Amino acid sequence: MVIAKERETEDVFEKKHQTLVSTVTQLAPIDPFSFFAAGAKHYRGKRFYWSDPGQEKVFVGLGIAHEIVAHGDDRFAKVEEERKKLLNMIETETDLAIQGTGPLLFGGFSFDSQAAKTALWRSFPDASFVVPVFLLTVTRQGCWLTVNRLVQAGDHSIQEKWLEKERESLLRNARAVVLSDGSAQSENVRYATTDVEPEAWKRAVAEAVDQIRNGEVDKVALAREIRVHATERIDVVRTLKRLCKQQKESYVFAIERGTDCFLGASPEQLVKRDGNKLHATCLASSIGRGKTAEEDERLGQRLLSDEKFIVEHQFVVDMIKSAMEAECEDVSVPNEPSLFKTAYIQHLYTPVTGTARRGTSLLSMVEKLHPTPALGGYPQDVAVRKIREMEKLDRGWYASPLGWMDRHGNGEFIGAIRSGIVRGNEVSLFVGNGIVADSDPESEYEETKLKPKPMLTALGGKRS
Ligand SMILES: C=C(O[C@@H]1C=C(C(=O)O)C=C[C@H]1O)C(=O)O
Repeated sequence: MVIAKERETEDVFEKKHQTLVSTVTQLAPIDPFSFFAAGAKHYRGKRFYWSDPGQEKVFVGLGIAHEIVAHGDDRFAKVEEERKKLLNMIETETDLAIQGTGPLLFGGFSFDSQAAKTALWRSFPDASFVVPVFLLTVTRQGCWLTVNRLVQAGDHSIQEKWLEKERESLLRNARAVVLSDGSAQSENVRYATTDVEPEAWKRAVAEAVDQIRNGEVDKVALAREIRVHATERIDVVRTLKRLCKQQKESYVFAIERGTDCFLGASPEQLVKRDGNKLHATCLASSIGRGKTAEEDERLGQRLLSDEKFIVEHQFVVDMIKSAMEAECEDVSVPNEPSLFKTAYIQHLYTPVTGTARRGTSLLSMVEKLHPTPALGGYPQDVAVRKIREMEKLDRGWYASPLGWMDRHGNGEFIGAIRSGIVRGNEVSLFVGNGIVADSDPESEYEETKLKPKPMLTALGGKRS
């Protein structure tokens, strides 16, 4: 049978009487968006999408074979503990060299487990990771489908038969789905956007500036919400498709929980682990793109030379560098930032690399780095407390670590910015800015207006 021929590996995890069996098969190329769409029938609320810049790795997950949920301040440690338990249950393993296949965990954390929670984020706990039932992995090398199943001792055959049928039907449906390129659709959709309490946000910025000048804190990133109301249900697949097309330098993601979907296109890598190599990114200070090449160049030069922008960026570099030095050998950081240009915004950018010491895991690095001064502030603990006090907002998973981990400890996390939570016809978008001693509330407000552009453009339709 074709499937038997395609089958390349079978990993088995034993859990008491349960076993997590993970089967990886290579497929003819398949469109990830069509696969995501084909999953709507049986897996709505349990789907995810991830692609990195340049589409080096694209993942689509459907269903939940295994879930790790954690609450409270020690959520990072709890997830790591559960992840290790899962790994220890490996009974047999035929190693497959393709990274990003097999029993991958995908999920994320909330920004601050101690912050007051609202109904907006009710479906997103402080930490949630899943091993999907079906994982589509698309890389430059090809296309793979992993099927993960938790089996009770003795009931292999029934589940396997069902899964085989389900797998065939998903692939058939995915190949039959013809999605438009997303550019011409939904032109009839109209949407209204509301800035939620902009004056209160500017007052919070002024208050933060006072506290910074008093020496209570050095930098605080303050966020605000923009509410979008559309005349019809937000089409997640088309929005994702457009984000990928329009935000090529960003990580595009969507994660469904219940009836809600958190999605966005974030340029902000938090940390990536590949073997024992760690890569982190400092991205902070923002300015728009020019309409002409000359204007774009002028704006970029201003970003590179303005004292406020440099100071704001340097907090991020200093913190990430020292966090990496605490866990890695051979930490390397360029002396000066360069420009990172996305479709509507340019940022100051400094990459940091290092070699992980023994005992340093991807999650221990995520915990150490989150939140960086780009998304939280400096010093870390004081800034998080200030955000809790000053922001009239439930950040939920906005600006939080979101990403994937494989069974070898490789993986990648981003800071989930340029994002929003979709609930039917409504989207709550979040935008933030780093506030320093020289910040001016009005210009910070103007700067934040650049940040919802990727999401608003991807939603399509017309603003009313
Ligand atoms: C907080 C956001 O962006 C962050 C803040 C930036 C800034 O203050 O200039 C720039 C990039 C991001 O690190 C956001 O987009 O919501």
